[in-house]
Amino acid sequence: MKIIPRKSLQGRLRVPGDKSISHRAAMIAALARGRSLLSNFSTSADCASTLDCLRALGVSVERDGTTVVIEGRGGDLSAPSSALDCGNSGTTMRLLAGILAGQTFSATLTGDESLSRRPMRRIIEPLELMGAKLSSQEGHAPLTVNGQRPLRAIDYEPPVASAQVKSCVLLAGLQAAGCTRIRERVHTRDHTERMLRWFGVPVEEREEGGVRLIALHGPKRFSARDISIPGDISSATFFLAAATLLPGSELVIEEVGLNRTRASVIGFLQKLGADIQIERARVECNEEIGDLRVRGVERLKPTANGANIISGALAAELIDELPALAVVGTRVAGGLEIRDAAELRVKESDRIRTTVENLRAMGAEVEERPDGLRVAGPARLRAAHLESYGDHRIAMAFAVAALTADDASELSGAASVAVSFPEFFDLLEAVSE
Ligand SMILES: O=C(O)C1=C[C@@H](OP(=O)(O)O)[C@@H](O)[C@H](O)C1
Ligand SMILES: C=C(OP(=O)(O)O)C(=O)O
Repeated sequence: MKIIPRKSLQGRLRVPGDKSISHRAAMIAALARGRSLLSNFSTSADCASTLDCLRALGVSVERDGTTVVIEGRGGDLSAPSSALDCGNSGTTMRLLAGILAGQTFSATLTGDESLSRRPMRRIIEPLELMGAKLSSQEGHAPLTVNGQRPLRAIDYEPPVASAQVKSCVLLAGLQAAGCTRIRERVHTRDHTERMLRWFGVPVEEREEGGVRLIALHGPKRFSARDISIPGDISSATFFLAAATLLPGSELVIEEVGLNRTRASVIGFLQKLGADIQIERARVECNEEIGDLRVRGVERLKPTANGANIISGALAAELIDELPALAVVGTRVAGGLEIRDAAELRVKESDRIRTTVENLRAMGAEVEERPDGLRVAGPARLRAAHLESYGDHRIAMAFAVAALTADDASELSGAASVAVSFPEFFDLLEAVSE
């Protein structure tokens, strides 16, 4: 795909429903007793994989655009007749494994080439501690889960900061006898906790010596409930970045999820000097939501010492936004440094490597590190042949970079955007000047 540089972005848009929340809404509704109506469900291929897997587990799922009606089975799914295909979606595989661990049958989860390379020991270990039996290809999919009921409740500190691991254990905890507890040193997105509470499942949370304890008591049955899903802040990030980098832009992104564990990109960009305002902030279905008004700026200059370093807890909060932020970093006075983000290496692509390769192709001065990168700035990017490496977030981050380049760029593998944001290029065209 050819991407031509643009002068500015103007207008209003909505991004699709949040992918993380949509996965959880569908899975938890499938476990509830009765019918739930999900509105503004994500249009992503990843969430379609979740719906297909739930259908294969005997759940009635009706979809009309972004409205999904799920007839929950009250906790008892049925054995699938073939392997469950999770496509490209890590969230589908890791969260479903937690649900399958407490069923009375065995099922196999498969994924595409990228998902089959991603680490699964992080969920195999806690699920086996809970009493399920799992087999894998040396810690990779295909993953067979032999369910056990009831499971044993565990008190578990995940070795990596991962909302998927936390959610997997909490969902298994719904079928475990007693109190399942997760200990988080680095806080991760809390959509599972909020969604379970929305469905009436008490999830306790408290801090103890800098560690967050998250607990639920099982086994637990609960009833269906309708839910409306906010726009995906991770998808909105590409528009926030592009509008910030194109002076003269003014864009309003409506109804975006602003959950504190997800929305750090706003505060971070503001600290770099971006002009972003939150409007009409409110809470819907246990999640904060609001509109984002973003205006382009002439230059990005950190407002405080160290504001252009992403590390520690911030790196975990911004994990899906880092490729786009690395692109923004090329325009920041003093550049941008990303540390403590080794998890990027086990996403849909090795996102440190694929970000560095594309930045270099565009003439940026960038140093690759085991757990991140350092990009020099401010610099103007050159047109280049860019590669998505089959990774949706890399495709969108470098589509944004190409908009700001000195000439037209070529992006291969642009179709991968459908994994999280199928409307991306159409929306970009609609607001580009
Ligand atoms: O729980 C979730 O919905 C997600 C958690 C994160 O992964 P990890 O749990 O592996 O950090 C994130 O990168 C992914 O896009 C979605
Ligand atoms: C890492 C991602 O998703 P998942 O882990 O669900 O494949 C992502 O969407 O960037």
